Amino acid sequence: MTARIIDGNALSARVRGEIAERAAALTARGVQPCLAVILVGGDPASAVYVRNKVAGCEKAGIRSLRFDYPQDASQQEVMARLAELNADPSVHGILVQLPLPAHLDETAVLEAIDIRKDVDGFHAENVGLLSQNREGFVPCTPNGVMKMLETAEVPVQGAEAVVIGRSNIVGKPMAMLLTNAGATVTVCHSKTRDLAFHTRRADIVVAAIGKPRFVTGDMIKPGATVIDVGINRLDSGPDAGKLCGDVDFASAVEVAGAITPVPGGVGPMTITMLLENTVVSAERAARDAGK
Ligand SMILES: Nc1nc(=O)c2c([nH]1)NC[C@@H]1CN(c3ccc(C(=O)N[C@@H](CCC(=O)O)C(=O)O)cc3)C=[N+]21
Repeated sequence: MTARIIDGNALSARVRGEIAERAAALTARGVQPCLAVILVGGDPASAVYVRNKVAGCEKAGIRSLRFDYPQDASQQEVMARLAELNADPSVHGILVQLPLPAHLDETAVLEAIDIRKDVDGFHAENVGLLSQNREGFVPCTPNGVMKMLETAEVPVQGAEAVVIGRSNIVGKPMAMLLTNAGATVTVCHSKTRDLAFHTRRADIVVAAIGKPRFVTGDMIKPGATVIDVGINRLDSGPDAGKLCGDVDFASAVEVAGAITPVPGGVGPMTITMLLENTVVSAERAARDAGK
């Protein structure tokens, strides 16, 4: 038996169609959704992601603004831009591409974004709203994972879920969303003593570690759902240059009941949820303006 593949590209295409319709309806009411993206420095991977985000906007009828700063940009420059974008009513979403160069204060930058435009959901206030299961913005990657579980009809309520990774952008909000949806959640990380003990009990495993092919088939309970959040570029071995996840797909696919591939899994859904959050923000702005 091999696992069912949860196709992130196919699901993205469908959801992006719905997003485009909502964007068109808003534009017809005089409120075209608009996302501003700030990129500091010339990291090639970041440049690719930003290009994909801007292209995704274009296709969905969302206006995008791109601000590129050199590697040595100052904190003040970035903060001044954020103040301007916060004050601009035609801008509904603001995204600062991470990671930022080390000399910039990332927390201060993220906290400077108006929470109503924080489509990444990284502002501490949105994190707090999520932890209380209240309306705000949910970080795109874990939000996309929930959408994949939902459309794949994976039962979450009452399920044993194991999240591997405790980052602010994936692991922690993922654990929060699964908890809010009624799963029994265990968060594992680099200090966990016996990772396989935990993963072998799980009905749902979410791998967000950042280590290529780290989770192997022998760590998975037969029939479990495996969600691979990792994006790693292999730099040696027979697959050098290829993209792979945190899950060893070849062995896991033989044991799991359902699994997401890399590429073509969680990655495209991350961008889809960014577009959705931008449209949601514009819908809220239109409502508040009485349009
Ligand atoms: N403020 C901020 N928000 C983010 O959401 C954010 C960020 N910073 N920094 C970097 C990470 C990474 N990220 C990805 C988005 C899409 C794919 C994606 O579409 N991947 C394709 C493959 C792309 C390729 O070929 O390289 C796939 O998995 O099929 C991957 C990674 C968003 N991030």
